[in-house]
Amino acid sequence: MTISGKINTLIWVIAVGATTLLTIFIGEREYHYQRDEISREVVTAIAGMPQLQLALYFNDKTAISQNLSQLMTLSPALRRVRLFDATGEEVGERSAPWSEGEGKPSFESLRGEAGPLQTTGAVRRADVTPPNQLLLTIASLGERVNHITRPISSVINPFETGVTGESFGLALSERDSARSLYVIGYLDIEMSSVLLRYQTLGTVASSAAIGLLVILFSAFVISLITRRITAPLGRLAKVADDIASGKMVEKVDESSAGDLAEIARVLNGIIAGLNTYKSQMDVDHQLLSMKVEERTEQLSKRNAELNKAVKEVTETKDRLRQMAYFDSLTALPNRRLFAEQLSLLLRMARRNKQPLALLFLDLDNFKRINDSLGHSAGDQLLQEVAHRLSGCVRESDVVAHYVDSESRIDVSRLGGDEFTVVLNQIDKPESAALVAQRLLDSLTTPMNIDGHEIIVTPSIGIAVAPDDGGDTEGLLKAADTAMYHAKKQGKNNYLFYDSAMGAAGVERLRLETDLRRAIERGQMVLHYQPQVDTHTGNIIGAEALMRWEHPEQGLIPPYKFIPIAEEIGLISQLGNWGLNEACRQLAEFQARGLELSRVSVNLSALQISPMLVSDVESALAQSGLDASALELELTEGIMMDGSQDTVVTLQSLKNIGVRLSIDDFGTGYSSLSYLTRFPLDELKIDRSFVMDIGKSQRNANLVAAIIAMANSLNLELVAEGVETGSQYQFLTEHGAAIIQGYLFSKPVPADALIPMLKERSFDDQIRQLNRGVAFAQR
Ligand SMILES: Nc1nc2c(ncn2[C@@H]2O[C@H](COP(=O)(O)O[C@H]3[C@@H](O)[C@H](n4cnc5c(=O)[nH]c(N)nc54)O[C@@H]3COP(=O)(O)O)[C@@H](O)[C@H]2O)c(=O)[nH]1
Repeated sequence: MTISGKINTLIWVIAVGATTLLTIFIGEREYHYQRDEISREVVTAIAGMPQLQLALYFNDKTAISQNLSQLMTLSPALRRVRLFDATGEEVGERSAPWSEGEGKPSFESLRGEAGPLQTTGAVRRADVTPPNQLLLTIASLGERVNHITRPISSVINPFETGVTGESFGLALSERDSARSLYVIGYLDIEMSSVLLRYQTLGTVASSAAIGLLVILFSAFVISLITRRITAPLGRLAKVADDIASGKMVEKVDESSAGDLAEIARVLNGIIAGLNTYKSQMDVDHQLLSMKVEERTEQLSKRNAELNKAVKEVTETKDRLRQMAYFDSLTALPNRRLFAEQLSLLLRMARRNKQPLALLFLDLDNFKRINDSLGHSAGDQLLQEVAHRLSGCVRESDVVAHYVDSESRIDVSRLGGDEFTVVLNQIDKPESAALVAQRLLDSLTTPMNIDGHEIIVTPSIGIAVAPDDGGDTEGLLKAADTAMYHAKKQGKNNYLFYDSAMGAAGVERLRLETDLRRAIERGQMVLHYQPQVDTHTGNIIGAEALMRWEHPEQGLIPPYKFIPIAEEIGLISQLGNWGLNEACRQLAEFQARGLELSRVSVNLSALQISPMLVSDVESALAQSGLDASALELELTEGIMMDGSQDTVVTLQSLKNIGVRLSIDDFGTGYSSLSYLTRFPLDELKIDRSFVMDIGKSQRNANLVAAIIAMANSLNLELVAEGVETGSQYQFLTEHGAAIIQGYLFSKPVPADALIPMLKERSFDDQIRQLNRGVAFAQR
């Protein structure tokens, strides 16, 4: 509430209170006035009623009644009038109809001490009698009743006897009759307070109305004044309220007088301070909002990036796990998962003392299908096989195949066409035979691959732990051995492992199988051994020598696998790969500007066929290599064959432009006629002769003769297997200019050859070697 409002309210309360009190006061006064007025009127009326004295003296009831009735008409507030004689005895009464029957107080209570002194004979003198006596009584219904008793004076002593009506009248008419000396009786007037107040209503109402008007007027005037006084204060209070509620407020007028101006100045100071503070706050808030927005944006960006990274990491992890543990083609567990989980299963089997069977399955003739229908068909076939194998292994066969939540290894693919089936916790080994038969039956059902109806037969080896092997490696080897024996026995078969089965033959068989897949698995590599021109110190050529990077056995040398490849009919494929790879590599070296003019590739006798020519042409065409940069090393065996086909083939090769070299010259064959029959370019002295140079003069002479023969036949000569300075000295002294051997370098991978492919890279070494020759000659 505003200050003026508060002041106005206070004034209103005071004014209304004062008016109410005043009205009550006026009402009370009017009430008493009315009562006294009636009393006075009665006194006046009595004074004007000498007949009442007569009636009293003579106790004339009728006259008394008439007089009392007359008195009752004086005021509507009169309830009753009662008349007493001088002794206080009631002699008459008149009542208003509504008060008839009401109780009446005794004369003594009405007059109290003011009553007659005695009841007989004594005269109360009017001039010493208390004039009026007031008594309040409560009538029925709680109404307050005013009793006023008045003595009635008379000129006749009421106790005087013998007074006649005439003498009484005479006394009244005498000159002094107005001086009433004796109290002849008493009159009690009863007045209703309710009616008396009713009579005052008009006066009270009008005074209340006037009071109200005065209040209204005063309130109006006062409110105008207070408003005028408090308006500046109110404005300041509102400003203070606005400040308190944080509103932006204008400066206040300081022109008011006195304290208000001081308050206004203080408020303006506060407003100025607040405005500065608020502006600062606004700027800070804006900056903060911008910062928060920026940070929120950065955070959500970071969050998104983080989520993305987490997702990518999870995906990568899943992918890596999938790649690390599952075969990408069939989605079956791969060798790694198989090995890890089998080792766990074996431990469990040992603990539970229950046998575990491992079925090793290899498809018969898969390579043939792969070669004839292509890799895509081969892949489809493997997928179908995986599907069928998984379908064959029922829950009942593998009681607990979940080693962990997602590694089910009942069927795994170890690689190529090799699969394994683990039968965990079997009741007896024979149960494995039932599953093996089921696998055979399932796989031999024809399958449709690329529109071809194909029947695949597997060979299955079964090994049972712990009897056939207690660990993964042992059990796998046993199952593998059993599988090869099954294959040997005619394929499409299963066999339990038997300790009598020879492991050596199995080893060879395994190598054969692995070799068949070595090319497609990218396990074959070529190493290069430089052939050094001792006149220039340059590498004039390099012999490509094949190596097999076996995943389990490491780097396998050619003497271990070339004969197997020849035996199992794989040499053409292998040789062809070597031919293409050597051409591709040299072409790449030359493209990079490296100093290497030719590469020599070994040919197996079994490669010599009309097909070879087109293979060579194709290798040259694909690599873009010049034919003269390719040298083919032929063994003496090829030359000795002497068939027309071989001659034609070699002639055709020569016609293309490739160089032909006779390798291992002098090893076992006596006929030298082929040297002139074939279009040869080079002759390589076998390293066995070189090694033997220092052993006997005969050997040395033989080497010298071979060199001389090559020179006379105009064949380039390469001495291979040169390991020592003395061998070098002997060879170079006798005219061998091109040296190949550990003395300069062992066969090395292509990357390692590169640093040697620069001009005169062996110059220093040769100079040193030559110095050694000169020193020896001295
Ligand atoms: N049909 C194919 N046959 C090939 C191919 N690659 C190799 N071969 C045949 O394997 C034979 C053995 O080759 P390798 O084990 O690589 O041995 C070669 C050299 O390492 C070795 N040599 C060379 N210098 C020395 C030496 O100073 N000391 C030493 N102890 N050995 C040395 O000689 C082999 C090269 O001989 P050659 O081929 O006669 O030049 C190999 O002889 C081939 O028959 C192939 O791709 N296809």
